[in-house]
Order: sequence, then C-alpha cells, then structure tokens
Amino acid sequence: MELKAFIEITRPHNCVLAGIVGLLGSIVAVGHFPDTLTASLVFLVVTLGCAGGNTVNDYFDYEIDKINRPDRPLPRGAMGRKVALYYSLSLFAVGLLLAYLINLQAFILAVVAYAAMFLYAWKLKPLPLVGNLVVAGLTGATPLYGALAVEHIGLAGYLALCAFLVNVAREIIKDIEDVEGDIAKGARTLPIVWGKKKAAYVGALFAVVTVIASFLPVKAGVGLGYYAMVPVDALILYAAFLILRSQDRETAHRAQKTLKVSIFLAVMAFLIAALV
Ligand SMILES: CC(C)=CCC/C(C)=C/CC/C(C)=C/CC/C(C)=C/COC[C@H](O)COP(=O)(O)O
Ligand SMILES: CC(C)=CCC/C(C)=C/CC/C(C)=C/CC/C(C)=C/COP(=O)(O)OP(=O)(O)O
Ligand SMILES: [Mg+2]
Repeated sequence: MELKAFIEITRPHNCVLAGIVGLLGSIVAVGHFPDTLTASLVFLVVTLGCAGGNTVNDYFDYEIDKINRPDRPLPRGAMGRKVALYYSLSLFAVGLLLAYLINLQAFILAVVAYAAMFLYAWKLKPLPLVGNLVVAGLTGATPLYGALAVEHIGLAGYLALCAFLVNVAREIIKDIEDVEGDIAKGARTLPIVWGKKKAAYVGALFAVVTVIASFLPVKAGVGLGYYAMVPVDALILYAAFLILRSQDRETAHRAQKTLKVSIFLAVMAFLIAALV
C-alpha cells in the first residue's frame, strides 16, 4: 500500500478548490471575510466532504476505473478497496463533527450533501442525467454552504446557480468521454441512452446558459472580477464549440478540462473581486 494514495484518492486539487468556493460563499453573502473560526470550519467541512466523496466514489467505481482510469490508486493496487471505504467514512465523520460546531442548518446541509455523495457513488451515477444533476447540485450547494454558515445568502445564490450550470455541462461531457467504460459496467448515462451527439447538444446548452447566468452575480464580481469573467465565458463557449464539433474521447477530454480551467479562473475572479 502507498501512503501517498491516501492523499491522491481524495483528488486534493478538487477539495481545495471546493473549500475555497465554500469560503467564497461566506464572503459574497456578507461582503467581507468571516471570522477565522467560521472560515476554518467552512473550509474543512467542504474539503473533508469532497475528499470523502471522491474516495467513496473510487470505491464504487472500481470496475469502471479499471477500464477508464487504470492509473488511479484502487485499480493500480496502491490501496485496498475496504481501506478506501473505511477511509471515506472516517473523512465524512470528522466533517460532520466540525459541521455541528457551525450551526444547525450548516450541520443539516452537511448531512444531506455527504449522504448525496455516498448515494451518487453507490446507486445514482448510472442513471441518465440524474447522476449529473446530483454532482452539479453538490457543487452548487458549496457556495451556499458558506452562506448558511454566516446565516445570510445574498449574492451566494447567483454563485450557486453558476456552479450548478457549469458542472451539469462538465458532467455530461465527462460522460461522453467515459462512454466505453460506462457501457462495460452497464451504466445508463445520457450519451449511452440518447447518443453522444444529442448529449453534446445538452452539454453545450448548459454551457451557454452558464455564460448568460455569469452576468447575474456581476454585482459580486463588478470591477476587476467582472472583466476577468470575459476570458472565463470565452473558455466556456470554446468548450461548447469543441464538444459540438466532435464527440470523440480526446475532444470530450479537452472540452471537460477546458471547463475545469474556466471554473478555477471564475472562482479566482470572484475571490479577488470579493476581497478587493
Ligand atoms: C461562471 C462560473 C463558471 C462561475 C463559477 C461557479 C463556481 C463557484 C464553481 C465551483 C464549483 C465547485 C464547488 C468546484 C469544486 C471542485 C469540483 C470541480 C467539483 C466537481 O467535481 C466532480 C467531477 O466529476 C470530478 O471530476 P474531476 O474534476 O475530473 O476529478
Ligand atoms: C456542500 C458540502 C458540505 C460539500 C460539497 C462537497 C463538494 C464540493 C462536492 C462537489 C461534487 C464532488 C466533487 C463530489 C465528490 C464525488 C464525485 C461525484 C466525483 C465524480 O466522480 P465520477 O462521476 O465517477 O467521475 P470521475 O470519472 O471523475 O470519477
Ligand atoms: Mg468515479
């Protein structure tokens, strides 16, 4: 067993980004940085939840990942499957303990979000569109989590809408990329049920709607953040163009990675705008 697998399986880049988005939700909701304890708890509850979600996801995706992602810790034998399951449950348990220290609604949302991640990995992922909406809903819940922690929603609602929309687009395009492995496991994802071309149209539609919605929270990103949204929206439209032009695995990979870069840049833009 490789010790570094305990970090790798959590996909730390996603978890840190998610933790920052949770903090961003608090900042955008009240217009200033929250107190250190609240900020730390929000960051940790989201990060631990994302880490537990990614770990339990790899536990249930073992057969698919042997085809699609053989280099991941479980298919390559760097960690035992049962160890991964108990590790994910431990991450969730610590996250819930910390969520309880924030306030009741933050604890309840953490319970719902953690349960949704487990259910997604266990049963919902193979369902056409349902799985995509659950993952995107979880990413949308992330800025809302930070807002609940400071007991004010404010502009975090706009951020949640953009997070949801762009991640629906990205999840559908990721399913187009993973068609081969998903077919092998009998998953009924959108590109398998509707065909890759129709799925590409749905993914591109959500990408375009994200661009439209990205002007809603411009109040949160006005000034420096506003101008930084232009390249973000350009990247999102480019990803839509790519997947409409071709639905082969390599193009789908490029399109979904382009969306991931746009998410990172958008989060940085809003963070700078909210703190400047
Ligand atoms: C206009 C615009 C794009 C606004 C940004 C909206 C926003 C705040 C997005 C952040 C969403 C979020 C909470 C991201 C956290 C990290 C993340 C990408 C989570 C979703 O991961 C699921 C995915 O299937 C994991 O796959 P992979 O990234 O390939 O490991
Ligand atoms: C709101 C709170 C408290 C936590 C939210 C935590 C976050 C940011 C969740 C976002 C969604 C996410 C990263 C869930 C983790 C598990 C997951 C859905 C991974 C995606 O797995 P697959 O759909 O199998 O795709 P892969 O091919 O990348 O494995
Ligand atoms: Mg997976």
